Order: sequence, then structure tokens, then C-alpha cells
Amino acid sequence: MEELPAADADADADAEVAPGTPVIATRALTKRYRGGQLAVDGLDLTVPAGSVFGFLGPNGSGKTTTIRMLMGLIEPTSGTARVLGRPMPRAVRAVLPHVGALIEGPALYGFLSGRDNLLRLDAADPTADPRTRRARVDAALDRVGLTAAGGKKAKAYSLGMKQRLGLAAALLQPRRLLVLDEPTNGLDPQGMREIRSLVRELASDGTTVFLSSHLLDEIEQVCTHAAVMARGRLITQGAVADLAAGARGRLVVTTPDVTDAARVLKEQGVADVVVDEGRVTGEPPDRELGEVNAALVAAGVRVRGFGVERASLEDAFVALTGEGFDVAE
Ligand SMILES: Nc1ncnc2c1ncn2[C@@H]1O[C@H](COP(=O)(O)OP(=O)(O)OP(=O)(O)O)[C@@H](O)[C@H]1O
Repeated sequence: MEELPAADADADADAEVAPGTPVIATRALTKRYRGGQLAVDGLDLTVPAGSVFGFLGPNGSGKTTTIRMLMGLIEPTSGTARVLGRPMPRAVRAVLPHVGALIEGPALYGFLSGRDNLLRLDAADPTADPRTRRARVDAALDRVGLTAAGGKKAKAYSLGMKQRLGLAAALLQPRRLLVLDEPTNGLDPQGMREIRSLVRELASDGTTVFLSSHLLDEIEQVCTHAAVMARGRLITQGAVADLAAGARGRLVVTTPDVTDAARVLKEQGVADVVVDEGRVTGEPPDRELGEVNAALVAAGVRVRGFGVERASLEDAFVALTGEGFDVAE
């Protein structure tokens, strides 16, 4: 282990973090790029220990810039960031050994096998004991389900396998925090499922996982907590269940008579009425829903289903920002 700057207690990440200390905490964290672009604007982020924390936002909302500041890769323009209770980037050398990161795709040698890539990465870590290297690499391959493919050249791997190999690299040492930047980006649905279930598994032993995504349903499926970014600013953060509960669900009427149903719902004060095939949805009005249903039936609408659907994180996002969650790919 390299010598740390003497008497810098603040930079000592080996000391246990006091219980209750967030794994990541930023205060007014701001990054303005040299061209003048304000990429991150006054961010106050709190990532509780043991959470699977989704960092959600459309492309260009500042997620990668934030992650790069958290990992000490770039300096903030102003504000502070603490990771594992220590200030970044000052404590970067003490903090990073405890953090497994997968940022902007893993750096792999295509001509080497998956196993040889890991052996090489492990050998580059001065803290890694060479005598236990093979066991460590085999355990990491096993954790990500690449034991059988370990001897294959990395260039023959699918994108999903490359992501898994990148995760294996991040898991060569025990980690307190995993930081994954868009880990499912570019994967097919099967590859996405594999990475998501792997993330859940990694989190099940208490490792805090911080992952960025521009996919709302991904965050809902995988994360316990989330923060929502838009244009460099934090829109909201908290437990996923609470975020979704903060938004009102939508009234959904299933019926073959969609035109009549839409008209009656508008008369009943339902806003934002949307007609789909076989169903009409809208914002629940402030009146007794039984009356709305009765009005539909009285107008001869054949009501096959009537109820309020649970709000999704997407509803919460739309309610908070007043705009749709459009992703510009
Ligand atoms: N090195 C840079 N110099 C100048 N502007 C930058 C730089 N990197 C990013 N930006 C700008 O900062 C803003 C935030 O970008 P950032 O990459 O952090 O967003 P993101 O949410 O991670 O999006 P993506 O998923 O597309 O990476 C964007 O407007 C982007 O164009």
C-alpha cells in the first residue's frame, strides 16, 4: 500500500465509516466546463449505505460529470463531495481501493482471454497478493457467470459479456461501493436482464451500488433509492417507493366504447384524457370515483374495468418537471 499523506485523518478511508454516514454525500456540487457549459448545478446528493441507488436522468443531464467528480477524475468548480466519508478528490488514493467502478465501458484487451484480462488487471494492483491471484480471478469470473467463457478471447465476447467481465474486474477486491455508469447501455433485453439480476445479487450482501441510467423502468426494477436529474439539477431523491407514491396514479377505464367514455370522463372533470385501444386514461378528478363510474354506466358505456393505476416513477418525473421523460439518443 502506498504511503498516504501524513496526519491527514480526513483522507484515511481505511477507518470504518461511522454508522449512518452516507456512502456518498455532496453539497452544492457544481461543474462548469471550460466552454461555459454548466453540467452539474448545486447538487446535494445523499446515498445511504446498503442502498441500490439509481442516478436517473436523460442523456446530457449531468450524470457522468457527477460520477467523474465522485471518482476524483475531474475537479468540481465549487461545492464538495464525500465518498465513504472522505473528501474527494483529496482522499482519492485512500478511497478508490474500496470502490469498484465501471465507467464508460471496461478497458479490455481483445486479444487476451477474459481470464487473462483479469489476471493482468489484478497484477497491476500493488495491493493484490500474487499467490492468491488465480483464486481471486476464478472467484470473480464465477460471480459474474463467466467461468465457462473465461478462456475465450475478449474480442469474441458479446457486449453483455464484456460488461460482465468489467464487473468481474471491479469485484477482484472486496468493495464497499460499486459505481456503474449506464451498465446496461447498448445491451439487448437478455443482456439487460442478466446485468440487472447481477446487480441485485451484488447488492444482496450489503455492498452499496450506485448506478446511473436513463431508463426509468430499470431504476424501478433494480433500485431501492433514486435521484432524478434534469439539466444538471437534482429534481428529487429518496426511496423509490416514496418517489412514486408522491405522484398520483392515473384513472384507467377499460371499455370498447372509448369515444363515449372519453367524452363522459371530460364532463366529469377528468383532465388529460388519453384514448388508447380499448382503454381511456386520465388524471383522477377531485370527486368521488364511484360517481364517475356511475356516470359512465348511465351514458351507456360498457365499463369492463375501472380503477386507479399505481403511479410509476415516470409519473413522478412528469409531475415534478412538467415534461416527458424524453431520451435523445
Ligand atoms: N468535457 C466536456 N466539456 C464540455 N462540456 C461537456 C463535457 N462533458 C460533458 N459536457 C456537457 O455537460 C452536460 C452534461 O453531460 P454528462 O455527460 O455529464 O451528462 P449525462 O447525464 O451523463 O449524459 P450521457 O448519458 O449522455 O453521458 C452535457 O450538456 C454535455 O454536453
